[in-house]
Amino acid sequence: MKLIDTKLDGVKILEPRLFEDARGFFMESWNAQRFAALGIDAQFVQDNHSRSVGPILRGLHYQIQHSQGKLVRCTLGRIFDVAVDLRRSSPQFGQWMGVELSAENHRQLWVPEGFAHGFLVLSDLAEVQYKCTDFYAPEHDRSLLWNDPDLAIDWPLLGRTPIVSAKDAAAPGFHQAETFP
Ligand SMILES: Cc1cn([C@H]2C[C@H](O)[C@@H](COP(=O)(O)OP(=O)(O)O[C@H]3O[C@H](C)C(=O)[C@H](O)[C@H]3O)O2)c(=O)[nH]c1=O
Repeated sequence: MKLIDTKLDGVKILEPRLFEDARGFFMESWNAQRFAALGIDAQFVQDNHSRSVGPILRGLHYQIQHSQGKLVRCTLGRIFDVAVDLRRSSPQFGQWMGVELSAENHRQLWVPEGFAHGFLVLSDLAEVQYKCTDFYAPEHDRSLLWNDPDLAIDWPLLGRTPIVSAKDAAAPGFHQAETFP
């Protein structure tokens, strides 16, 4: 398992060890001991799986209470996965990072509590699985506008207009959104 730092403190890219043979491959997608040894001491309580068809953009989402740490991977297709630091106490408050996760690169993104998360599908079809450190709490679910000019996230749109949910299209911008202490 290789750990790659990102420009956001705490947000990590993980490259699991792949065991390839004539049958295909095997990899451990999560191992508490190995991840703890890498400094990721997360207790996951919920596993999510979403499938997206077309240039879908899901997010940016977070829970203002019961904030969820997320370990994200793409098991079909390709996505551009994004995290935004929403912790007012952080020197990187309001900063974002993005990385391509795909079924080909097997990369994972660890997004700690206190961050908004979202992704843009880069392939015709994508399936994303992610473990969460707290349960879904709809009353605490919050959105952040994916194309807020103050965030200025450089989504690889390649001229396409992403398809977003009505909830995401109506999300508040960074300066209107609820944030963490
Ligand atoms: C997140 C979630 C949703 N739902 C139900 C609620 C809705 O009826 C339906 C679709 O929910 P939503 O439109 O919020 O799904 P996404 O747009 O994929 O939301 C996710 O998008 C970004 C990428 C995230 O990081 C979050 O985990 C999550 O908010 O699933 C549940 O039952 N449990 C859940 O944990």
